[in-house]
Amino acid sequence: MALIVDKHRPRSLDALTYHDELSERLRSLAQSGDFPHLLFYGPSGAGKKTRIVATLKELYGPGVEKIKIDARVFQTSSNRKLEFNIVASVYHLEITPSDVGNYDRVVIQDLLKEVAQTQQVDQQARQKFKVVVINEADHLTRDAQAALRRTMEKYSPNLRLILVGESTAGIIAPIRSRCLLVRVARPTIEEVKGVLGESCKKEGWGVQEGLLERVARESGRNLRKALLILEAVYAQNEKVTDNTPIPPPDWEGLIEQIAQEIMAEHTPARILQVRSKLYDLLTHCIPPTTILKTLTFKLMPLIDDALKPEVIKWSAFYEHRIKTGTKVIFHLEAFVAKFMRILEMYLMSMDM
Ligand SMILES: Nc1ncnc2c1ncn2[C@@H]1O[C@H](COP(=O)(O)OP(=O)(O)OP(=O)(O)O)[C@@H](O)[C@H]1O
Repeated sequence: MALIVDKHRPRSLDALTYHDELSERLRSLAQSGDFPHLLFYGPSGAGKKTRIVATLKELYGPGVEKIKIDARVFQTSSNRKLEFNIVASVYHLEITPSDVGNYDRVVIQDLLKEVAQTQQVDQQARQKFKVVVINEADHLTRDAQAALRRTMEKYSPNLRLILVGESTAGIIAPIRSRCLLVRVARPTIEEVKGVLGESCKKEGWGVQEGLLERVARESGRNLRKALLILEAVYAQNEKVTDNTPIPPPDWEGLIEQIAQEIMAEHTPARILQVRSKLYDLLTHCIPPTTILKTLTFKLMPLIDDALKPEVIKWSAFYEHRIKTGTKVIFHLEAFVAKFMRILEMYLMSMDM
């Protein structure tokens, strides 16, 4: 089942809501016959990606939406093999070079050269050039940026770049100056509410103004987050009203659950169960110190005041261990075990 963030994503410049002037500007660029390199920047969930795809569609037509994922292997100078995924239609490619960390230069250099040297496969293509979308461009290493700059100087006719990042700060001046800068600001609360309202109508959910207002604010004007929260509200409640509580973002919910489980039972078996959840959080890239702090925070209201200083002391202790050590999961688990022991001792002393 598709989520509404995907299902309701506008697929053309016409369908884009908010930042109308920007949509118009992108349209005239796409129709101008003189399409420049672009640098899209703005916060997460502001709608950069959506606008880029809509612009590509204006350039090439619906064929850009037929994408496949290409697994490629690149070779470093020390003969290391780099596996790398490319998302591509016949007209464009999308890459995230930061996936290969410090080897991003290899990908940039080899791939762009290859693209620049090949003609459009589709003889009927509306544009002679191919577009390469580069995600997280603001995280490219200096080496990769230098390679990118050389490519821009050398191969312009067959290649246009669309760089995407949160800000322009990490991008070297010679690249910035070769791009047209496109700022995609966060939508306003009203604009977020507008998008949420449209989604509600499409799903037949009815529009609860107060709820949409709260979701928009909770999301920090991140549209993706807002749509995910909205969908979670409807998934978790039979009947939704203006006062239905908004669920915490998933990972915090999971930590809340861990806190409850730790309180309910103090056994090695429980530590093991908790461990697998902690592991889950780590594999979802939640920073270990955030996990530890959030867990401590969630445990606080559940314990007696007398225990709090002790728990906080151990939390700080294991936070330090996490920062200096390697086996993160081990230290998180150790904190859980320590907490259980503190609690057990306390409960026993109460019984006496
Ligand atoms: N103009 C718009 N009108 C309605 N919905 C939109 C619009 N732009 C984006 N959205 C919705 O918001 C979601 C997030 O947008 P998008 O993925 O384009 O953000 P982004 O800025 O590229 O985020 P990130 O930098 O985190 O990848 C999309 O899935 C889409 O459903």
